[in-house]
Amino acid sequence: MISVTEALDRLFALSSPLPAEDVPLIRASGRVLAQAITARRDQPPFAASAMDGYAVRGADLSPGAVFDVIGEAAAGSGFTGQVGPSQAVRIFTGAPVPQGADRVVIQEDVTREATRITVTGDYGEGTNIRPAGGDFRIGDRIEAPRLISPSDVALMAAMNIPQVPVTRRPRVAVIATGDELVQPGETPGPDQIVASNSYGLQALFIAAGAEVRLLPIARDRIDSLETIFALTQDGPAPADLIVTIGGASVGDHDLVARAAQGIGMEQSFYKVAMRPGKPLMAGRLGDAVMIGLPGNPVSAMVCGHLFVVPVLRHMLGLGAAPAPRLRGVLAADVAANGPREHYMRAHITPEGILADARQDSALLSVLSGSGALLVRPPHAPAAKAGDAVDYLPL
Ligand SMILES: Nc1nc2c(c(=O)[nH]1)N[C@H]1C(S)=C(S)[C@@H](COP(=O)(O)OP(=O)(O)OC[C@H]3O[C@@H](n4cnc5c(N)ncnc54)[C@H](O)[C@@H]3O)O[C@H]1N2
Ligand code: MOO
Repeated sequence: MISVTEALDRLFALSSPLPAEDVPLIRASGRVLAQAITARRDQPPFAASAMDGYAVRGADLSPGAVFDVIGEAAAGSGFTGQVGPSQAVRIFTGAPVPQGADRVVIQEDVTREATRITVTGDYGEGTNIRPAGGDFRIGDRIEAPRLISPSDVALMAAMNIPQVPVTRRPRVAVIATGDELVQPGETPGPDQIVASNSYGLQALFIAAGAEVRLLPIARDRIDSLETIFALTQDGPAPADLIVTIGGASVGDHDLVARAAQGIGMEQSFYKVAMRPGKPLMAGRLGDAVMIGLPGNPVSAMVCGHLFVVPVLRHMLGLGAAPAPRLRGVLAADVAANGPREHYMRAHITPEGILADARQDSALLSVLSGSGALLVRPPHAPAAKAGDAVDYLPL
């Protein structure tokens, strides 16, 4: 059995960043920027008023000073003349500051009669002017790689970037396996259950930026598995990553590795020193990476967080890094750990991280109620409330 770190390294060696494609700006949020973007303009492109008021020469400004209002500057239509001594231009937020003016007095600090204003308020020190290029200048860059946020989209729009180069989404084929499974909504037979982790994993992978195809359930027969595997390489968009669920252990009906090897899968590893998730398997099948997850629902989801999501991030160009861990303190004592790294379903409480009393890898209700996976290293001695520990937020 290899360690979690070793397994992850081998998965990163099997996978590589996908090519870039251009998408319209309105589709860019949540995608990964593949190449740096450079601003195509200065913002603001001119010195702009930050307030509604009057543009004047700062040198003329004093309490009680009087100005003649000679014109108006609005956002979208500036004043073309020059502001001279004791002259003011009515100005609105976002309008270009006219030539000659270097201050804007807000309208609350003046009184106006016809075309005259008198400074009556405490107009302060600020110019109320945003300098040209104060936000960004032509050539300023948004560096790649970067997960594009809604704020980034606003910035790109202001930079006048209508098309954005992003990494292609990884195409993931998810295959649930087992004679006992039916799809949600169907009526299970007496010995059957409803497929669950395939749906949880699909949601997890979509949230990580993948395009996911949930394939039909493969039955516990070599020919059924082969038929479903063939679908992953179908059509113009073959899968970059094939994720199977179940059939990974040592039972008579655990046929996934055998079926995959029969159609050319080159195995990289099988079995990882972790709990849950020991019978994890990975390899290459044609151009695709294949990850065989254990069937126990919690094991499959934990391996999805620990292995599949980092592989997806690697494919997206976000680097080869494990799922981020945080440091916390134990809310209650925990027992010594065995030889496998244990990812305990746990709760984040005001007192610290609290391992759930029930750690069976079949219990989705416990996983769903957990906010974290408490990480217990191999052979960790018993630990006390208040001890520092690593955990993965879920
Ligand atoms: N003799 C041994 N038995 C087992 C070992 C072992 O080392 N020696 N390992 C155990 C561990 S650990 C795990 S994890 C499981 C993994 O088994 P498989 O990957 O072969 O999974 P299955 O047998 O197909 O299923 C296990 C369990 O999960 C249910 N399942 C499967 N797929 C789904 C799905 N898509 N949605 C919901 N539930 C699913 C399945 O019905 C079984 O109950 O092996 C242990 N055994
Ligand atoms: O590794 Mo199994 O995943 O412990 O339940």
